[in-house]
Amino acid sequence: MPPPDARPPVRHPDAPEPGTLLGAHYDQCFGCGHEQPHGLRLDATAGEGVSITAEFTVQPAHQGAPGLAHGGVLATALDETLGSLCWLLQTIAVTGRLETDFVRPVPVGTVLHLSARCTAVHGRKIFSSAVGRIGSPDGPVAVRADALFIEVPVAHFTDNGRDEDIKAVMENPDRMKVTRAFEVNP
Ligand SMILES: CCCCCCCCCC(=O)SCCNC(=O)CCNC(=O)[C@H](O)C(C)(C)COP(=O)(O)OP(=O)(O)OC[C@H]1O[C@@H](n2cnc3c(N)ncnc32)[C@H](O)[C@@H]1OP(=O)(O)O
Repeated sequence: MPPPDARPPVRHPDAPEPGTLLGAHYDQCFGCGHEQPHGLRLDATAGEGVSITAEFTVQPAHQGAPGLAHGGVLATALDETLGSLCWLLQTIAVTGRLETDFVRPVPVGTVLHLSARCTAVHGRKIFSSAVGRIGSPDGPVAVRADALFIEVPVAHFTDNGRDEDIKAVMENPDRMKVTRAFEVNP
């Protein structure tokens, strides 16, 4: 829960307009990357205020039980949608805590409609919530999450990421869209 002196989130003046399809923040991302063959290829769209909507279709590669999505994959979808709020805050942050409720089983072939909103900011801490619905934006709730993201410097990635992947992005910054969008030098 945000502390009492947390402030409401503020949409950054340079945030993408509501309705903008955000695209992958990194082409190898398991959540959104289009070069990641078994990933979720989640498509997120900027909403009003500090909110996001997103969709992904559960593929056979995402199964846990026969014909049903793996819970970790669903948590990834929530994590990725919540992380996409960074586009609207124009902040680089990572997931510190992700609390997930699995409400309904999600069959393979389902289009999961996700929505996320930032609820509060306190220093480096970003509080947010998300929900995933089956079949349509008004469909039955399948998953919910509350999250705490922590703002980090670019060094979080350059100091900790595997060298060959960091090098590949430095050689071609277009592989990582946020390096252009936020004008940071990887
Ligand atoms: C536009 C871009 C789109 C991006 C989409 C990406 C979606 C996917 C996002 C991810 O999955 S990111 C990958 C998964 N996450 C990680 O790998 C993070 C691993 N953890 C860390 O690197 C560090 O633990 C972390 C950076 C989160 C925090 O370490 P720090 O040393 O920077 O901070 P510190 O430990 O001093 O904590 C700062 C504050 O946050 C609080 N905090 C940190 N982790 C917490 C936690 N887990 N639960 C509750 N509070 C936490 C901590 O108590 C403290 O509160 P106070 O300021 O009030 O003292």
